[in-house]
Amino acid sequence: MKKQDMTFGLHAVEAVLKNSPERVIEMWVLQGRDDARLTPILAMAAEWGVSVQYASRKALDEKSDGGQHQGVVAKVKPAKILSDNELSAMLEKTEVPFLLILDGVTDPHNLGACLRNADAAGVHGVIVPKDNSVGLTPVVSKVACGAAEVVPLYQVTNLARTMRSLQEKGIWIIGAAGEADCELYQASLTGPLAIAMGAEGKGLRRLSRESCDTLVSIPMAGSVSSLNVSVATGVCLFEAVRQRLA
Ligand SMILES: C[S@@+](CC[C@H](N)C(=O)[O-])C[C@H]1O[C@@H](n2cnc3c(N)ncnc32)[C@H](O)[C@@H]1O
Repeated sequence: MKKQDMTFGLHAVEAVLKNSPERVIEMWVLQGRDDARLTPILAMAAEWGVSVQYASRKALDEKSDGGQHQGVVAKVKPAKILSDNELSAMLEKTEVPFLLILDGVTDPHNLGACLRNADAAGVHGVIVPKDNSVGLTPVVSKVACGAAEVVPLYQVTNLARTMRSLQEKGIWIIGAAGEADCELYQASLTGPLAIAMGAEGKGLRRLSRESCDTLVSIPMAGSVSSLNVSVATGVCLFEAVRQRLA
């Protein structure tokens, strides 16, 4: 079976059991591990009739491909990745959309951290282009600490076209770019909003950048020129949260 079908780590396995138990096929727990943190996970597994086997650390290391499994690994059906149509359906029933666009993030640690930020900030969905982006891999799931199971991820075929259609629906698109003259803290981030972040190396692609209504920068006080994309995502999302709650 593909490694993509393994989820590991306490938060990730707990989240999949809580939010989509039907995806869990079977589970392995570290031999001799019997502690309070595991109790609710085993209880949920029992409730959903998931078979749990005890396994050695070596076996778990292999099943998780050397990932930080914390003594628990689950074989799962792949998470549902949503498409353009499902994005339109979600937007129709969302009064004031708050979205995150990731333009070609390829590092699973970054996507996982962005999903975790997105969940914490209460975004309604994360939009990524179908090509040149990392999918929902086990590492994404582990780093997201459960957020990969609950934050809707929309993979769209043509990001620039999707951005145009968001604008037609009255959603303002703010792009984060280090060289922008307008600082994040000067921008208005209330109302229907999508925040677009660029990829690790290249930043926002030209078409995506041109599809934004405004570009904003996070002021950098030191000598480095940019932040890691997941850190920048957190900064932008939580400035929006601050303004939206004020
Ligand atoms: C590692 S940066 C990419 C750096 C790339 N060399 C560039 O020119 O954009 C990844 C993404 O994080 C966001 N980002 C990082 N630092 C930022 C800053 N100071 N202001 C605004 N966005 C930033 C941007 O969306 C950027 O595309």
